[in-house]
Amino acid sequence: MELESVPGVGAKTAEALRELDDPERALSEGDVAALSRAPGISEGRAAHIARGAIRAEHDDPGGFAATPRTRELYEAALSLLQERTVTDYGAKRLETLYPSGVRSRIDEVRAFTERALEREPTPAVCEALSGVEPLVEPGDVRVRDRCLATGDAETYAAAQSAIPEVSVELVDDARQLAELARSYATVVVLDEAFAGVDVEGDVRVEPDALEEPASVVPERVLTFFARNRDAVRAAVAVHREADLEAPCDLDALASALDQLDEDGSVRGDEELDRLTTAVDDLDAAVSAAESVANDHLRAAIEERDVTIEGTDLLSLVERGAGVDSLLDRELADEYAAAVDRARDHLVDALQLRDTEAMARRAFPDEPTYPVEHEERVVSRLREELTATRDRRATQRKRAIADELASVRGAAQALVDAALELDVELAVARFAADFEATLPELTDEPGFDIEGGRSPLLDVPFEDVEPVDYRVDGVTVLSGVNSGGKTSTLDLVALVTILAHMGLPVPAESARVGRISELHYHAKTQGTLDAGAFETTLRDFGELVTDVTADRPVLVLVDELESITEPGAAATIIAGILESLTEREAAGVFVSHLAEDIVEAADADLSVDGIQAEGLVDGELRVNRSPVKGELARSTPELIVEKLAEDGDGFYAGLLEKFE
Ligand SMILES: Nc1ncnc2c1ncn2[C@@H]1O[C@H](COP(=O)(O)OP(=O)(O)OP(=O)(O)O)[C@@H](O)[C@H]1O
Repeated sequence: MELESVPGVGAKTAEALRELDDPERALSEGDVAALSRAPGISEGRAAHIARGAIRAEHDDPGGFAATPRTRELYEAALSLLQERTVTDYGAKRLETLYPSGVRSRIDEVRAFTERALEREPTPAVCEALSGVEPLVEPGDVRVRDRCLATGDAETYAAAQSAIPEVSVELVDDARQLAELARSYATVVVLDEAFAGVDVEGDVRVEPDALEEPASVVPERVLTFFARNRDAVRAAVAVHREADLEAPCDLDALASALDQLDEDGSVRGDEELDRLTTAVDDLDAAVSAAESVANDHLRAAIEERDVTIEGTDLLSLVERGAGVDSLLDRELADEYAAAVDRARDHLVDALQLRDTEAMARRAFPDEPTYPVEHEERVVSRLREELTATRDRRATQRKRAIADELASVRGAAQALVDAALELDVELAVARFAADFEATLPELTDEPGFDIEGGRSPLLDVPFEDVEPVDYRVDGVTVLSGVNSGGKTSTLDLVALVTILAHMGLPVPAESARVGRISELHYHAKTQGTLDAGAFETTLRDFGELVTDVTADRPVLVLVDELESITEPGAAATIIAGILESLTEREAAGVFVSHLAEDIVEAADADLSVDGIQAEGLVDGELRVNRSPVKGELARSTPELIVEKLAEDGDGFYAGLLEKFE
């Protein structure tokens, strides 16, 4: 599929879409999630583009929603579905569903709907879905302690585009390489030619590095997963709760994710935690160890009576020897015990292993009081521990990055499937909430709705009375005031729109004749001036003459008489109805002038009626299902009838005039 041939895709959008792995597939499948991964394409825009692509794919000329009222009802239907999604993505994705007159498109969505109707939207799945969102590509990863080096201009350019996270440097010889090794902790050389060159520092010759970017920058995949960790976890939960088939081992993915912190660092590794704590607590542990030794030594000294020969004392004083010598001579064992305690404390507190011997040297054998650590040894210990910690972190990062890099595609598929499930569940919930069923879509004009209940009425859905209504050609719908004529047109329009979207309709059962356009004209408020009236008449003129067998339409019109005076209106409506009948179109014209219209028409017109079954406590009791071929009696007539029943001759006479 040529990208620019899709309606709504210009040169700039096409360029953005080319950044995707397989833009043609994303377009032809209407994959909003994939399309919105293109730079600068929002989900709303992606839905618009997908709609264009779907239309192109199915040769759909569009134009189904031919009037503002039809578009309003499409939007109302869409909102009912969108309210039932959990994710924003799901709501946008639903916008790719639109009413179409092309059977292949309708059938495609019907297949999706059939799948959707088997789904069960349990609270646990919905809860898990609330954490799912499309994965984002962290574009800002920068790694400064590593660089790539090459002597070849082409490799240089390839490296820059393959691994943009690190600097790429041009090197001609070993001297330049050595310079780089002094500036960076690690230099990855891309040219085989440098193999064997002896340079101090962490210099690796890896000619294949560009093929495995994760080995050079494990941060790439780690940041990706860290940034998207919650969404992937939620997608894992969705798969578990909904029992979806997973593209990878969910437990392995979950445990790899558990090892990542939000910032992409490694967690949950005991050895790394031990080393990190040792570095952090080193100073505190050293001074605590000193205190342990000194407390012990002080207590030992306090308990001891030191006896010293006079000559010895003299000799010590003459030599200028301090108390240390006395300590050495008289309290050597106590000192050794105190230092041992300090050493043990340090090793235990920091849980040292490889560096234990070094740590023990932090407290000297030569007696001093107070006992003091050797700063030089502690510094070396710090360096050693820090280096071991960093090595361990890098090693763990690499290992987790390797593990995650291999499931990156699967994670994407996992999230996409979860988001797609949200769309299916919205349809399932819509069907459950409104007791909707998939309609039969035929090539006969008209419709046959049984037990239709409009979710758009101003009464709670459970109070909506079911309506049965069948129309095969063109008919006038009469009815008592507030009997539900407009509501019936709304129901017919909604059912027709949903059926052409490939979705279930709120009815026990329904047959809908496939059409290319739905013309629903709502009631206009007040009489139109001459200009507006002429425009309306022209619209109907065009509509009537454009109807052909290969472009079938359904026309729904609510009280066209409101646009002009009653006499003229009846004549005009009669003329439109006759023309539509001749062209075998289907239509329902709601009117209070049914009798006048029939009279004005040359052909036989059918009239249906929403009948009042009587007055109960001054309130009309209405049969909401139009009765075929019966003109509805008016409300005034019913009231006169009621008064006549009460026995007054005047009303009986009046009633006769109605008949
Ligand atoms: N199927 C139904 N179930 C329950 N209530 C309904 C149903 N249809 C209509 N109603 C109620 O009747 C009210 C009037 O309906 P509607 O406006 O469709 O009547 P109408 O015949 O077009 O009125 P008008 O004579 O003013 O043109 C609605 O607002 C709704 O409250």
